[in-house]
Amino acid sequence: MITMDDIIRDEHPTLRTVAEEVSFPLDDQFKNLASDMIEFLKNSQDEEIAEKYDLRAGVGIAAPQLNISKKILAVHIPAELEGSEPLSLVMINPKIMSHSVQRTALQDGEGCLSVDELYEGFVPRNKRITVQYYDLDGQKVKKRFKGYPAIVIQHEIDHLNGILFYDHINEQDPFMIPEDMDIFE
Ligand SMILES: Cc1nc(NNC(=O)[C@H](CC2CCCC2)CN(O)CO)c(F)c(N2CCN3CCOC[C@@H]3C2)n1
Ligand code: NI
Repeated sequence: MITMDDIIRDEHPTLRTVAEEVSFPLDDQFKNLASDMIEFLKNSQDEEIAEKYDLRAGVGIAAPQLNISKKILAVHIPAELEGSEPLSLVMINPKIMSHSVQRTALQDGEGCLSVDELYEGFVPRNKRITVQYYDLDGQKVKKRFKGYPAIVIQHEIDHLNGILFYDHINEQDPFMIPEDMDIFE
């Protein structure tokens, strides 16, 4: 199982590297990695397991955080958060094809399992995104996301491009709210 010891931290060069596309047919090592990533997120959200293995809670994780520089990410958002149904998926070679002009930011800012320091401030994200990606069977998927899931997915896709959340925080005024941005409560 994945634990915090497997997660590399800021300053590790892999976190600032553009990850490689994955080729199909997907070999077993990546299928196993994908299920390990989802399992980690579920474990991290289970109070007992998280306590037992000292896991920081997460709703998303990207392969580069495990020092695997490949374009693979996993998201596992429980129902109560995402608003309606839970969202649990693995994206391979994801690409944001289009996005809204309107932006949004989480009211409490963002954190990252690979960043131990706290960086306060709003992280502007596109409010709506259309993502093209491949699923574990190699099927091409094109899906629209908005609000909370869209924020999580953008945080993870950033990791595949060597970008960390605090790169987006306005240094002059971390809590500034540009005209085209609202706050996601
Ligand atoms: C918002 C939030 N971020 C948590 N952690 N950070 C992460 O997930 C990082 C990725 C998120 C940071 C902002 C957007 C994406 C991990 N990242 O570094 C991966 O690249 C949480 F844990 C969390 N929740 C709410 C849901 N709750 C359900 C019950 O269990 C506890 C859980 C706590 N919400
Ligand atoms: Ni992160």
